[in-house]
Amino acid sequence: MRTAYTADQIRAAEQALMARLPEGTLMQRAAAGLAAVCADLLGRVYGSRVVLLVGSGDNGGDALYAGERLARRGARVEAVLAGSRTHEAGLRALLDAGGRVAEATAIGQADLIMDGLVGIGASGALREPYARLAAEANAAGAAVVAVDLPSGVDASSGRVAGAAVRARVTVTMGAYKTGLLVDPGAAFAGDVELIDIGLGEHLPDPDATALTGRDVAGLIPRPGDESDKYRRGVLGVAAGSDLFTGAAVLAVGGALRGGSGMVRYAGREAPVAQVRSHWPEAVVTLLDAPSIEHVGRVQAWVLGPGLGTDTWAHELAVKVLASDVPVLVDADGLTLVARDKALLRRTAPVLITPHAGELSRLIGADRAGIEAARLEHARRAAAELGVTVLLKGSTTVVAEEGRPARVNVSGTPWLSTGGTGDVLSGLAGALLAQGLSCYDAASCGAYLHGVAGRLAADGAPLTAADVATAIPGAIRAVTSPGS
Ligand SMILES: NC(=O)C1=CN([C@@H]2O[C@H](COP(=O)(O)OP(=O)(O)OC[C@H]3O[C@@H](n4cnc5c(N)ncnc54)[C@H](OP(=O)(O)O)[C@@H]3O)[C@@H](O)[C@H]2O)[C@@H](O)CC1
Ligand SMILES: Nc1ncnc2c1ncn2[C@@H]1O[C@H](COP(=O)(O)OP(=O)(O)O)[C@@H](O)[C@H]1O
Ligand SMILES: [K+]
Repeated sequence: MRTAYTADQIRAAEQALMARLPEGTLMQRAAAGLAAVCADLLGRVYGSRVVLLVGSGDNGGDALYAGERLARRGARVEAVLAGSRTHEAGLRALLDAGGRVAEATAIGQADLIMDGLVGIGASGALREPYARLAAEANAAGAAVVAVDLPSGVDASSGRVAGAAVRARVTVTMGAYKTGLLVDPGAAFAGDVELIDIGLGEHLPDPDATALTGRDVAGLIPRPGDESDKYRRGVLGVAAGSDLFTGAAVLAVGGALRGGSGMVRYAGREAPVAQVRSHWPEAVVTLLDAPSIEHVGRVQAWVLGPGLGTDTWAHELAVKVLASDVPVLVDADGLTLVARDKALLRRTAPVLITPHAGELSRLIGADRAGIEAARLEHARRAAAELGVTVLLKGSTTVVAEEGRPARVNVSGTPWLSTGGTGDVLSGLAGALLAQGLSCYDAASCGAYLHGVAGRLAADGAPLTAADVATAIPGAIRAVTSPGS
């Protein structure tokens, strides 16, 4: 599991560690790691041109000491000093090694630019001249290496309030910062290399985590000798309407590949006909009235994709949410719940799977604000509504009160096409039906959905149905990697 921390958590851990070490030790460890990554990127260090963008704090200090190491190996290292002050010992070390101070025009000549403008000590949008230097570095065409995090990205949230450095590689010290995992910040970080500076034992519980394939493999159930279709868990799907039949087909398609023993679909005439013809494996009930009385027992429900928002749909939502099993609420189900939040007052767990627009209706925040601060809003929704939240988008965030947020980074932008969310709701619902908690079902579902998206896309457009088809391959990829 990848663990990530806020700036305050990192700072506290660094202070605890620093108290036990000779002064400057951590910065030397950071600089050594940073210089090694830069040397790898350069290929040939001797004779290469390296420009350091140096801010007034220790982030600039890291860059200066790493620059010193590259200068000793024959690189031509120039430091652009941007702050009102400069890490003095670091600058002296660079100059002693043959580096020099230069004007910003050096940026255009660089093979590699090291961004040491600001790190975890930054607050708010980059000020001048930092913002201009960030823009010049982005335009230069050289490999940009961010020190600790790209300047302009908020370490704790991933917010980008103005200009920011767009790095090819970010060399982060001691531990991941949450802002490196969550968009928009994550998109600026490039590949993230973690340098161990010995923080480990001083770190508290993480602020956020990201599951790996191995974690997912350890969490998702596999059938055993004693399994039968009922023991493996039965999922109910209440989705689709006469207007939106496709959502029902896609949600059931995702569900059938998610490993539950059986999928029961319940709906109106048109989606029932479609689901029957697409999925002979599903047990289908045509609803004469908005009731789940004759559907049979299930261990979890998916409620909402394409369901519509009329009185009939509302009545059905009332019945499903009155059941005593976990319910995943998506799409139109979220619109119904946003109108009538009392529906969420139930004893069994609720997992909601909104995109930013749907979340905006649920918590009365604007969409752009949610996209700019995804973690904060997902957490707020989880606390206010008392549910588990899976906020979809370029990075998917799972939030539940009292637990670290889980961030999913397995996906691909090819997933941004109609209907992929319906597939996710079926898949995560199937994991709920198999007994996973909302927190695990959401984060494993998002992970597998992302991998399925990558397998289905393979560098070209995909359809939502392709993603559903690729789910077994995604499960295989995490449970038997390399086979
Ligand atoms: N501690 C350790 O053991 C280790 C720390 N390490 C390294 O230290 C880094 C943290 O260093 P730090 O605390 O000195 O803060 P840092 O991020 O360099 O800059 C803060 C200064 O920038 C300024 N500034 C702020 N906001 C701004 C803005 N929006 N726009 C423009 N300027 C802004 C402001 O100064 P001002 O110019 O206002 O006087 C402020 O004082 C950390 O990320 C890691 O790289 C590693 O070596 C491992 C060991
Ligand atoms: N840029 C992106 N990168 C990765 N995944 C994305 C991106 N944009 C959207 N997605 C994923 O695609 C899916 C879209 O779901 P949703 O918005 O509900 O679409 P629909 O309602 O059409 O099914 C979500 O799983 C989301 O996380
Ligand atoms: K930086």
